[in-house]
Amino acid sequence: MNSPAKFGDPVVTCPPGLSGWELSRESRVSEADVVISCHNVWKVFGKGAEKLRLTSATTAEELRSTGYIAAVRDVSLSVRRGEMLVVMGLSGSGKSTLVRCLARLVDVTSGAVMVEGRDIGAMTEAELIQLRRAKMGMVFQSFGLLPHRTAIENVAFPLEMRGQDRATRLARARAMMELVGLKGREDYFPRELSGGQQQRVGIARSLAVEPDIWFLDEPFSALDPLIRREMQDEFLRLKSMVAKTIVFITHDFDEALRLADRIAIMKDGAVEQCDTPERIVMAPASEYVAKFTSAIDRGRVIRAGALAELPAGRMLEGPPVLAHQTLRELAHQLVCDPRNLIPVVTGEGRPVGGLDKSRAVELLFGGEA
Ligand SMILES: Nc1ncnc2c1ncn2[C@@H]1O[C@H](COP(=O)(O)OP(=O)(O)OP(=O)(O)O)[C@@H](O)[C@H]1O
Repeated sequence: MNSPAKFGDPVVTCPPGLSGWELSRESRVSEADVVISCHNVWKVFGKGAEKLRLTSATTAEELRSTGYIAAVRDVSLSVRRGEMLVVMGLSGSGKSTLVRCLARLVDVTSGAVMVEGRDIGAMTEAELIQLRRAKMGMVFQSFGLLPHRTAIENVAFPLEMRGQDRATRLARARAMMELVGLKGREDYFPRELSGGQQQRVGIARSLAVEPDIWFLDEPFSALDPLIRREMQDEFLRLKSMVAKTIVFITHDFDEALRLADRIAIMKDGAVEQCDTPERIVMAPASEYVAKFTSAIDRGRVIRAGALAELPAGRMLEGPPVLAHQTLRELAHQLVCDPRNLIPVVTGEGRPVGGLDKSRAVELLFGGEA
């Protein structure tokens, strides 16, 4: 194994055929890694919607003119094991409905949702309950707490459903309450807690069961900025420790950029683009996505690895930068470094290509550089 690269290391040679950091990240993913996939999923509200013949050519306007609401339109995507997919879009674009379809909290009008290779639309109620209990965790905007149970009893409730004994489940619930910063409030009833505190109880309850698959619909929306950031950090920590598969809805692009492996941008029920944050920013699939992301500081999103390219076998001189460093983090070096191609390596020291300085500077500072 290569030892980690240090600044000042003399020369990096790129192996032939290397096509960059992004591709190497992608190539680690196989079909077997897919945990959730949906195929041409539609959710149309309105009487008799299930009888509609929906094809990729059906438009939202067509449906609207006949009295239907297409909340989700022909969505196909997959979520991989350990991946965090963030769903973004304006209010009413269909984010919650899509996630509800993925958990079969609502039945799709057309199309199929597969969870670990099983069509959840074909499952019986008992199979669904079992799947949700064993594998899924959900946090929704309305906290869904049981009003007649204390905070700690709410957190312990799913463990009770799993048949865990009282002492074990209360110990786990207490630890989760502490994790979300609610130590001392264990015996409060939901009505005695603020909105943000209730939201944290909901998050603690969801964390308590350590679900493999997590659906989170704006879980941090009621938290103040400091606690919100702490919760995001906690999520990133948990995510790095265990291979959880997470679908997360947010309105907040900064939150999406901090957390997402990929972002799905929705408009009028359809997914306009589902891609890594870097590709969303560097190669928007539509005018809408470009507009949606226009205010983003690209230097904070684009990492050196995403720009690394090199013709096979070429030698790169001098100390490397790390693939996961953002252009913003590298700004000083980019301005001062005399080289046109700066070698890029992974955290483990594996070369991934060369960073074209002028391109990086242009992305960082815009056309004026
Ligand atoms: N039960 C329902 N009956 C009829 N229309 C519905 C129903 N649920 C959602 N809709 C409609 O479907 C569309 C998508 O709603 P959805 O709640 O999924 O959007 P969203 O992107 O999650 O919005 P928000 O960010 O405001 O939560 C909206 O036009 C909404 O009015």
